[in-house]
Amino acid sequence: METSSTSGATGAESIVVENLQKRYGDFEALSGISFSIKPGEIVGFLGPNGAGKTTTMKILTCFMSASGGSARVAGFDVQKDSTEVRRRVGYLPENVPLYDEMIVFDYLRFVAELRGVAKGRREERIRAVAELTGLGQVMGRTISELSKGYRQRVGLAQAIIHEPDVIVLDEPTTGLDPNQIIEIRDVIKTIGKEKTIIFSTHILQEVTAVCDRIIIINRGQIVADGSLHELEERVANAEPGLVVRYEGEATDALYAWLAGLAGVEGVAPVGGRPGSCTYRLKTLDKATTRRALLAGEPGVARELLELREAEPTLEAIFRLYTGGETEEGASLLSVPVSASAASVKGDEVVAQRGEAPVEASAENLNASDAEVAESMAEDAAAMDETSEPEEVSRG
Ligand SMILES: Nc1ncnc2c1ncn2[C@@H]1O[C@H](COP(=O)(O)OP(=O)(O)OP(=O)(O)O)[C@@H](O)[C@H]1O
Repeated sequence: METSSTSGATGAESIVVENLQKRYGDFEALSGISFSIKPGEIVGFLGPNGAGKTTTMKILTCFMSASGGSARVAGFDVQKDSTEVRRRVGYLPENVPLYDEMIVFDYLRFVAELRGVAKGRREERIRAVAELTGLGQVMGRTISELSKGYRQRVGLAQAIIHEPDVIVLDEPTTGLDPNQIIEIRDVIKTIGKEKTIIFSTHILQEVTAVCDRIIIINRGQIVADGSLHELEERVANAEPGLVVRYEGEATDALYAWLAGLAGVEGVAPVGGRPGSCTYRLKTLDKATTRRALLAGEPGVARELLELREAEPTLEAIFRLYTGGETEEGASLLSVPVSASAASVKGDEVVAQRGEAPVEASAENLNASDAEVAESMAEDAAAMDETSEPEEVSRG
């Protein structure tokens, strides 16, 4: 597979989006967005429900045409050179289009052929992606038997089997349990060591776990674009504060005392551990507030267990850039995932290859996968005529 550097690439960027627009009838889903992504970057495309993430990704992967503007992926225009783009892009759609009755190995071989992997390299590529995505144990299993986490791994495997330069992942961890989320994130980080990745999420923690950079989209417009550090700094400047933790339970007296301290403009309880209470203080004059805190006051002051600068939260970043608004008032639910959570054990049963093969066909896919199946068929038609045909789906 060629890389962008040997292709028709016209610049150093992996993705260049300029004034991209999309209308669904009268509704403007993308209002002229622009951004670019360099080779090797892992970019989180963050936004609430209905922000325009999937629409953007479908355009970047040639599943949908834009209403205006342009997008280049790996040096090729998505509109004019869609065949070239498809060769160089790997896509994990929101609903992974898997042939449920196929065996994992056969499915990957089928996709490898569709994506133009030379016959002599297919087994090697299947082995490589199986190792990378941790599919080794389930290669002989029927896809319908797989857990959601393993289905997602198969989805990732099919997205990278043809060694694309650019990988587009649409909400890759949605619907997974916390352990599966950690595992998929690890796979994404591993893939991202060599490839350019853009992935969408509405889970704020996701971006800190995986990304170099965040692009925030809201109501079809890019509202922020920068490294996590840059965005955090902007929030810290916009919402400066201190965090204090006292021994004992929260009381109205303590709250009132904190609210009245010099420099304090707001007080918010932020939970705490048993036997202590924690508050976030908004203050424009941290030095003055810090002195007042340390001076204490008879009657309300208790043992100060902790005093530190308030870290900007991702929620605050989002609030700052979107005004906290989401289409339909949907909240940005964050799913905190403990890095120490135990990892999921691999599926214990390892079926043998050679089970009844299932022919890959559009009928084997569910309705929501139809457009992807259609595109795969187009891929198949566009396959290099010189590549040797091979029967697919043999066990
Ligand atoms: N085929 C369509 N016809 C009409 N409107 C559409 C269509 N697809 C998407 N939309 C609308 O376009 C807007 C952007 O949708 P999109 O799926 O791109 O958002 P998203 O950011 O991916 O949201 P989510 O996080 O919920 O997947 C939404 O208001 C959506 O309702």
